[in-house]
Amino acid sequence: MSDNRKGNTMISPWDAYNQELVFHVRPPDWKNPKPASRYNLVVIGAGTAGLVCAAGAAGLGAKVALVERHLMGGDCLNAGCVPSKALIRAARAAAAVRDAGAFGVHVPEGVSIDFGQAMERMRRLRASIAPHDSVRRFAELGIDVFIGEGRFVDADTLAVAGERLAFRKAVIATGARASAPPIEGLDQISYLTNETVFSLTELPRRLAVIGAGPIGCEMAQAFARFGAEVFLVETLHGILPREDTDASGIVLESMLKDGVKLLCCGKELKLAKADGDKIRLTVKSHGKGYDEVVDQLLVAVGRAPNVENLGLDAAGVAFTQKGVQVNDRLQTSQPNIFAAGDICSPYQFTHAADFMARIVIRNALFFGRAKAGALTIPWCTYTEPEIAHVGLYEKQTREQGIPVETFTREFREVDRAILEGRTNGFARVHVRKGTDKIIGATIVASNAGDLISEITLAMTHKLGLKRIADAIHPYPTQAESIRQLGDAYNRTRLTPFAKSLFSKLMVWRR
Ligand SMILES: Cc1cc2nc3c(=O)[nH]c(=O)nc-3n(C[C@H](O)[C@H](O)[C@H](O)COP(=O)(O)OP(=O)(O)OC[C@H]3O[C@@H](n4cnc5c(N)ncnc54)[C@H](O)[C@@H]3O)c2cc1C
Ligand SMILES: NC(=O)c1ccc[n+]([C@@H]2O[C@H](COP(=O)([O-])OP(=O)(O)OC[C@H]3O[C@@H](n4cnc5c(N)ncnc54)[C@H](O)[C@@H]3O)[C@@H](O)[C@H]2O)c1
Repeated sequence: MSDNRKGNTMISPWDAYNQELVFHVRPPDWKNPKPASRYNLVVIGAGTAGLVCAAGAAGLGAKVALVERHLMGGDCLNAGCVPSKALIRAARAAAAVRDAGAFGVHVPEGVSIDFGQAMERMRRLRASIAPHDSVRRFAELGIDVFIGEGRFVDADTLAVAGERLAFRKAVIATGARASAPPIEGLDQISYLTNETVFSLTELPRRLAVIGAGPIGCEMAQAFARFGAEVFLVETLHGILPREDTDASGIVLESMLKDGVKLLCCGKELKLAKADGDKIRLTVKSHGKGYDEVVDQLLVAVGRAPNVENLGLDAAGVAFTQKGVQVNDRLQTSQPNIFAAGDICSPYQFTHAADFMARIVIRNALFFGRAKAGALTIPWCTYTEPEIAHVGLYEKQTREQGIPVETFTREFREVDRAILEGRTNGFARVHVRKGTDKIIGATIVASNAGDLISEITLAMTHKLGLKRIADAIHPYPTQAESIRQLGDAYNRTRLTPFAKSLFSKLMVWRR
């Protein structure tokens, strides 16, 4: 881990909750087992991809070794999904109190937000989830757990902590870390990444966030809701550049309301040390120059794959700066070595790592022919409102020459959303023109991450919009919007000829 970052490590502060976390994911008294003569599967990296591979393979009777150099659970548990979502929940509570007046709930003056307590809650919850990914749990599953850095000696052997593990098959699941962009002055200052931001115990009064992707947006909004003055710097226009622009526009509006100052189309970004351990940030955004001194800076401009010191050359595994190269069966250039998760995928999500791992188990241990390309992978950014997406964006359908028809249901037309005061959002589905086959969907709603699963299920099992229209959804729910998209599709099937025929039939039957 680089020293050039504020805070110590992701396991600071050393309080009872972080001690409990470490007790589970890197027990200080752990003794590596004596290696078996040969393993069916050696797994390098105990993040989501590695844990799922190891547990799945061991459950099927394979002799498995799992090698982790830092903390079991990887990014998701320790420095990703889990701590970020705990923090976002606390920030939502703060915003709910702020907005309570709109519901006739008058909160007395003098309400304060205890950031330290919100972080402590996060550490407590993270520690409570940790047993699931713990060294002991995996050892009890019959897996040989090795704490240490794994390095290939050749295509059949991995070295770890002074031992050699001989294997028939191996899977590289070493994940990714925050990348450090070539920003002038970045190497001169201390800055936060996802590995250190969750170690904060005091709210920075002024925070700069570089990068308006999922990490930048989720954290910028949460910290603004806690009361920090947040500057969000982005090279491109707007936020979440991959998303449907109508969708990201709604989230941006909400973030601006929370007080986030967006400096997009950022140019000539420079960083320097300022007095009192602070950071000076200068940038041009939309032609205007900004010169701000901030207490902390969070860098969130994408991920760099953990390919270093792995002995990939010795094993004959091809890789680039984007990660380990795999075919659709997740096999590397060395046929008995596979890869799964962030190390080899553009879909850097926990659930994607999980399902890639399942593919590896089938293909590595059972001569399976499962393909990663066949997965339908949804994703969600947990801002308020959330943006969830599955399948193709409209822009991609144009690029690929797929003719589509788009149906959108605005939440201002959905009773439950009106009653909840959550009308800023929509559910949008693209179907292949002339059919009800769903090609892609975007949902913007407070609970979009939950709502998208209905569309994912439909796409996975090839159920069209017409079938969704046939399913009764409880009233009043926001999920009704998805059924209403089905109704909208059905209305397009009623041609003027069919309509006039029905009218005549009705007149005759009166
Ligand atoms: C702030 C943040 C928030 C996120 N939020 C979400 C979210 O809400 N939902 C979502 O789906 N995804 C989210 N993600 C992404 C998600 O965390 C990753 O996609 C997921 O953790 C990838 O799992 P993995 O197993 O591929 O890699 P990792 O979790 O990175 O695990 C890799 C493991 O390999 C170990 N390792 C590396 N090299 C070696 C070696 N040589 N020897 C031994 N061990 C090694 C590492 O120490 C690490 O434990 C978030 C990420 C971040 C940073
Ligand atoms: N809710 C979720 O599922 C979730 C949450 C957080 C992270 N993640 C995963 O982690 C990955 C990494 O997230 P991320 O937000 O770090 O990366 P990202 O690549 O998704 O976004 C980075 C952003 O930084 C901008 N950028 C790049 N260089 C810049 C520079 N020099 N100055 C200013 N802006 C710059 C890019 O234009 C982009 O908008 C995501 O792609 C996602 O797969 C998922």
